[in-house]
Amino acid sequence: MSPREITVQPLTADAFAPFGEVLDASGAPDRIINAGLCGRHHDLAKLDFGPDGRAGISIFNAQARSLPYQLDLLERHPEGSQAFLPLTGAPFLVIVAPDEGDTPGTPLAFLTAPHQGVNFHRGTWHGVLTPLAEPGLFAVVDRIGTSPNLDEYPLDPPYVIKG
Ligand SMILES: NC(=O)N[C@@H](O)C(=O)O
Ligand code: NI
Repeated sequence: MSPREITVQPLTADAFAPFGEVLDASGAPDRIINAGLCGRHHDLAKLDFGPDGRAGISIFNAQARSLPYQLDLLERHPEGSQAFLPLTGAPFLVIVAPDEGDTPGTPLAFLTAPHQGVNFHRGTWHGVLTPLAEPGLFAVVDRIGTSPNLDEYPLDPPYVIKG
């Protein structure tokens, strides 16, 4: 059976809208602050940590992957959103999939532009943080809580994501 292949596409707000928000400094800032020395791109993401959770900021130091990339797992966080904010200018891989009857449909793979981040809405099927260059340093804003917040879905056969 030929591997299920997916070709990456550029990350755009419209294409990503069903899954979450793209976080970047594109366009004019919403506010000019700090004595005119700073543009604020204000309130860009729909953050959601549920009634029993709270917001947390963590730093991920993830190993870089390369294309073609074998995607063998999707996951989702039913109790909260999750944002990946790169701490370098390197593009990274963002993988999402529509929900089809409580299981993921065909994934989509996006390549970020430098300094673009993403926020996955609560329950969005996604691939784990996938840097394409070292260091894979990211700030991650997601739910901190005591109740479970992870559904995993192994992909067999896996998908192969191509550049
Ligand atoms: N497990 C964890 O903290 N990270 C994952 O949710 C991920 O999407 O990388
Ligand atoms: Ni996640």
